[in-house]
Amino acid sequence: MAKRNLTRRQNWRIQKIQDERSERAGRRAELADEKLLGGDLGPEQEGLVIAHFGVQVDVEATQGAGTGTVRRCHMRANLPALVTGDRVVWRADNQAGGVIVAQLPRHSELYRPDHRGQLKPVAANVDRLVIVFAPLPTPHTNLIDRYLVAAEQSGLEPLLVLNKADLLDSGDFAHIRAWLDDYAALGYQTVCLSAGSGAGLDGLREALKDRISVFVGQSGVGKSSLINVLLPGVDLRVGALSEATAKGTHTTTTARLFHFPAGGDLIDSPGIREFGLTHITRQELLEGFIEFRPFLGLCRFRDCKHLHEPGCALLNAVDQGQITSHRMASYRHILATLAKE
Ligand SMILES: Nc1nc2c(ncn2[C@@H]2O[C@H](COP(=O)(O)OP(=O)(O)OP(=O)(O)O)[C@@H](O)[C@H]2O)c(=O)[nH]1
Ligand SMILES: [Zn+2]
Repeated sequence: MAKRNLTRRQNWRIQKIQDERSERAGRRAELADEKLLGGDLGPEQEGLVIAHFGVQVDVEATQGAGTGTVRRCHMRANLPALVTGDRVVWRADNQAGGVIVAQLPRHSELYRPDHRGQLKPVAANVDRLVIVFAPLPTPHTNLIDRYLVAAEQSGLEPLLVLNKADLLDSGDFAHIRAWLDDYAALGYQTVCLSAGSGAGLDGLREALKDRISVFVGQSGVGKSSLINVLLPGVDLRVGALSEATAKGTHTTTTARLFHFPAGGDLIDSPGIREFGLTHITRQELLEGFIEFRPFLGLCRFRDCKHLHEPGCALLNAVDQGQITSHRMASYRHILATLAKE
């Protein structure tokens, strides 16, 4: 956001709102601590954060008789900030709520910049980045590669989904199908399907089992259509509404965790769908192209930019057919955008 000169009065109001907010958060944390001391609580048990509302979170029980039930929980003071996907230890109160006692270790974190440009975790324990593309709108391959870099950087396993397979025969789309095969040749898991006709969806359902996934991809590729087919009966309009609000007011929208009936979970929010488009370093970019890795560090010059230097191991690999010129061009294109950022 551009820097603005705020009047003293505006500054005072912002400070006042922030003070009120932290006071409310403090009072809630006190309440949680009082409850803990009060002794009206059930035994400690494990749960999963499925949504996040400021200082309260919805926790789904993952243990015992109540497994699958959801309670709105307060957080004990001095707990780190929790996000959707966090595994926690919590205790039920004697009404419909509970108190979070501890956060369990995360195995992955998804970060996004907040409106001040600071990176904040928005989801935890995500396993899979589902990168959706389609014959139409025409895919930007650089974008797919950028998502792949983000997946490698965050330790997520990518899944490439070519949607709208029903269109593949109708136009000149042989190259789109070939892209999918090229990514498969690199070792990435791929699925070709149609959210519209339902063809190939079982392959996707299988790939989503036993994992927490997030869906990304350019506008119009069919992410909502796919999610609606995979989650029948779940109303995603909540997300759409908050997105409209978010544009006007910078309200951060909560990420939600949904269970696929066939197994596996989805974490989704308008913000999460933009994951992967934040800043990356040159080194992260290089390492994010998995087939480049065996050649890194082998160039004649230590500061080789892999553009046209003699003795460049990457350019040699392109000549030998070990790296496609397509991916090399994509790397250069993304590198050029980094320089401008
Ligand atoms: N032919 C065909 N059209 C599809 C298929 N899946 C989705 N569409 C159409 O593609 C358009 C975009 O679908 P959405 O699900 O809204 O796409 P999205 O990725 O969620 O788009 P954003 O919300 O803008 O990010 C809609 O008109 C869908 O009907 C498919 O398998 N085949
Ligand atoms: Zn080089």
